[in-house]
Amino acid sequence: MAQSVLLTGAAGRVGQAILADLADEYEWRLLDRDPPTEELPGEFVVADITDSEAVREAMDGIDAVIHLAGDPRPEAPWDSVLTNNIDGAQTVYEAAVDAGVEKVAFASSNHAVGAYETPERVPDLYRPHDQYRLDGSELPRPGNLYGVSKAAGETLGRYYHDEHDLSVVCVRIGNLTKGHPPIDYERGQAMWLSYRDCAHLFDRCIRADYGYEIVYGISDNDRKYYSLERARAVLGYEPRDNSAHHD
Ligand SMILES: NC(=O)C1=CN([C@@H]2O[C@H](COP(=O)(O)OP(=O)(O)OC[C@H]3O[C@@H](n4cnc5c(N)ncnc54)[C@H](O)[C@@H]3O)[C@@H](O)[C@H]2O)C=CC1
Ligand SMILES: O=C1O[C@H](COP(=O)(O)O)[C@@H](O)[C@H](O)[C@H]1O
Repeated sequence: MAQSVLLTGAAGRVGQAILADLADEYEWRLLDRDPPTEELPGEFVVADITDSEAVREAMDGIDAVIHLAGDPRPEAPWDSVLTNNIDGAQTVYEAAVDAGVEKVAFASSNHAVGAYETPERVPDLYRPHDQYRLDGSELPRPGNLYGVSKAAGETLGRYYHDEHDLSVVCVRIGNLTKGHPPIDYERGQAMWLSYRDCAHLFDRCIRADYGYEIVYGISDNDRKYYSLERARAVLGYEPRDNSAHHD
């Protein structure tokens, strides 16, 4: 029988990339505070992730959660990331534990480590010859409050794994862009995540076995400065795209 998966933030871009390829793979329960504008697979719950009662109800019978809902803006103000990203993530992890959910994949971000991109390192960092790599074992180093909120979501995941045995994978997503890598944007090309690699990566997050992990969510770009080794080894991630293969 197919696993039951709760997808928060289902109406957004990452949610759409996941559902485009995985609609038939799982029993989906989709949650977003905005109702869908098109037909989506599965049951749709209109709720805010900070509403603990609603989130608790949405967890009923769920095997795994992909938690995407939140404010995705790198320039988002503190009150928004505190509510939507930090409080929201805590509400989701807590409800997952209470409902006996096995695993949570958390949408973290490149901005949790954005301050490693120092003036001495860029722009060479974004170019194929540069050998510098972040591999997920480094400390968070956010360059904005949005990044701080993502680092907090990762730490909450660590807590819920250590104290409650929840399996948690934090995916530091790069730059999801549909169809082609960002144009005239070296940073975006270094961390491009294609739609099909995004779907495949979250599919692996649902199927693989792990305890607590931090991985990078990018395609296999020649320009990359994020290692894909952990995602390959632990999740079995096999990206098919590379921003260098586009003009
Ligand atoms: N798109 C990208 O390249 C990247 C995205 N991410 C993360 O992935 C996640 C999804 O991002 P996108 O799909 O790009 O954003 P999006 O804005 O397209 O989708 C986010 C969805 O979450 C919903 N949402 C926001 N706050 C909510 C709340 N309090 N309760 C219920 N629903 C809420 C919104 O209505 C929206 O449909 C975010 O957590 C973002 O930080 C991380 C790195 C890169
Ligand atoms: O976390 C995110 O990162 C991507 C890439 O960041 P950018 O500052 O290079 O644009 C961003 O596009 C996305 O909206 C955000 O959620």
